[in-house]
Formats: sequence, C-alpha cells, structure tokens
Amino acid sequence: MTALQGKGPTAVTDAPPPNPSASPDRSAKPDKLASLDRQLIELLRQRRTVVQADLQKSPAELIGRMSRANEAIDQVLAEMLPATDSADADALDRAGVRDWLRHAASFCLRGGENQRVAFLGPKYSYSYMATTRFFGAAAALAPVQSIEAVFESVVAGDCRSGVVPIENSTDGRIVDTLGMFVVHRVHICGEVFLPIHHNLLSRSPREAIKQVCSKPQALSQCRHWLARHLPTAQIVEVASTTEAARIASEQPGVAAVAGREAGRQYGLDVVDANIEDSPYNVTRFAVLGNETIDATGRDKTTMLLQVAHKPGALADAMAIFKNNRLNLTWIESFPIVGENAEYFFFIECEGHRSDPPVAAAIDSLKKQAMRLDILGSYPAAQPASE
Ligand SMILES: O=C(O)C(=O)C[C@]1(C(=O)O)C=C[C@@H](O)C=C1
Repeated sequence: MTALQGKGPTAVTDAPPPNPSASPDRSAKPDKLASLDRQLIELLRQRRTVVQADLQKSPAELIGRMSRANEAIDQVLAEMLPATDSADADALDRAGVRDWLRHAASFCLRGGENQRVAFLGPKYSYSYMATTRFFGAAAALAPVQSIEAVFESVVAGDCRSGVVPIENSTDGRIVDTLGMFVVHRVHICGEVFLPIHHNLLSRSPREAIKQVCSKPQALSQCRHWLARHLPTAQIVEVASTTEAARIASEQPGVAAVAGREAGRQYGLDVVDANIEDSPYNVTRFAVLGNETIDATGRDKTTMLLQVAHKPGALADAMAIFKNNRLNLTWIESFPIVGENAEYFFFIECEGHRSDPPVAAAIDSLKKQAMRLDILGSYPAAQPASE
C-alpha cells in the first residue's frame, strides 16, 4: 500500500481507537532522550576540562591542536564507523558525525587568548566552509572583505590564524593568495580540500536573469555553463560568492554563482544546481599562522623560490629535489612584478622540513637561490570528501 492509499475512510476504521493514557512509548521517550542528553553534556564537560588543562600549558597553540584533534577524530571514525552501509537505516552519517565531533572539539578549545580565525566572508562563503571544516563551527570566526585582509589580520596579530584559497582543480592558482605570500611573512600551518559545487541563485527565473555576479574564480569555474545557458547576461565580478548572493537578493534579474548555504541565507532560489564545468571541482585552502607544526610522518613542505635568471638555474634547483628523492606535489610560477620574464616559483614536496631529505634539500637550495622562503611544513590533508 502506498502512503496515499491509507488516506481513505477504511484506513480510519482500521486504526486503533485513540487512548492517550495508554501510550507508554510517548511518555518514556522524552525521559530516555533527556537522560542521553545529560550524558552528552557530562561527556562534553569532561572533554572540555581535559582540553582546557592542556591549553594552560601552551596557550599560543591553536592550529596544531585543531590539526591533532582532526586527525584523532578521523581515527575514531575509522574505528567506530568503518564503512557506511547505506542499506542500514540506523547507520550514522559519517560526514555528519565528523562535523559534530569537530564542533565539539572547537567548543572545548574555546576561551584561550586571541583564537580568532580570519577568512574571506561574509559567512557561508566557501572560505567559511573550509574554515569550519578545519577549526569547527564553534571557532572564533572573523570574516573579512578580501584575501589581502586575511593576510593583514594575521600579520598584524588581530587574528591568530587565517584560511585562504590557494588553488582550484579546474581553474588553477588563486592569484590574490600567491601575491600575498610574496610580500608577507606568514606561514602555512595546514591545508583543507573542499569540494566546490556552484549554484545559480536568484529571486528570478533563468529567462529573466540579465546579470550574473560572483568572485572571478567562481565565475571562471562555471564559464562554459554560463556561456551556454546565459550567453547574453552581463558578468559582474564581486569580492566573494556570499557577497554575490547578497547583491542578488536585493535586485530581481540578478543571479549569483555561490554555494547553496549562501543562497539559503539570503532567501534565494536555486535556479540551477551544480553548474561547475568539471564535476571534480575542488579548492585547496591554506591555513595561515605563525605556529611551528610538528612532523606527523605524512607532511608536506611549501616554499617560495627565486633563482638567478640564467640558463639551467631552475633545472639545477629541481635536481636538488630529485637527488634527495623528494616527490613534488605542486609547482607554480608567479611573475615578479616589474621584472620582464622573471618568476618566483611556489614548490611543494612531500616531507617535513625536519626530515633529513627535506632539510638537506633546503640547505642545498639556500646556496643557489636568490630568495628562498620556507612557507611551512604541515600535515597533508585527507583527499576531499563531501
Ligand atoms: O568567494 C568565496 O566564497 C570564496 O571563498 C573564494 C573562492 C576562491 O577565490 O577560490 C573559494 C573557493 C572557490 O574556488 C570559489 C571562490
């Protein structure tokens, strides 16, 4: 019988007569749930006590703590929820439990000296998602208006940490971020991979949309879709995808390219979902700070290199990685402002700067390089998961 079939008069006579006093289930459940909630609160209290006692010992460590908490959460999940059995109706949603535990972890950590984390806002931008993925939703979140402002707040000490997009699988490097590493001494202390699903969000139906706004990177990740489906719409670049959602909420005929949560926040309809050109659209974010992160055995080291403008200089630098048997995970050239055909190179290899092969490579590079900044060694993040 379908759900709708049960609606007729026969269904009513089939049902047992209502008897509110004889429903032990209804009265027992709230007690049971309240008792479980009490246990959860007690466990949270105990967890917070342990974390806060530890925090007293080194109050300046935030990123390292969250990094270790995230790793421990992943291990607990692997142990307790080894595989999602979709046939099992009682199966706990692994990603949901992970978010929940991460929230608890950031809640327990709260209260130390300046724990603010800057990110490109407003809230519900992809940077916000990446920030809460690393620091948990109870972190002291500090939305700012640009990637530059994220760097500035960390350098000035207004925020302990910052989260910035660094590269995207469809569109490549995030130029605003790389430019900031050239001018600021800020370290990379962690990384986050975030799957990016863009939506066309508006108060108007697609045929009434005259203007589409978003951050340049988001527009670029959807450029084929936009050319095919909205060929005459005016494309307007704005500071972030959430800012685009805010603008679209104020003007009919305007759409934003943004995440679903940003659209919900501003009361927009999802005109089209998943409009990114590549179904595998992942952005890697860097967690900025001034902490030294201990080696975990699964680390990466990122550096900024400038070599002499002469034949073979870059090849010689690359040979150093080869000779130390170091696997490269990222290499990106970045023009040096004011110099013709001269470049900085962002290079990332597996290993921690305290590992002998990485330390040896750094020593050799120092002898050859015109500039070498070790941007940081940090645990390699898990591949992107929804
Ligand atoms: O505008 C946002 O929501 C951001 O967080 C920025 C940003 C970016 O610049 O790459 C982050 C992830 C996506 O790739 C698109 C936009």
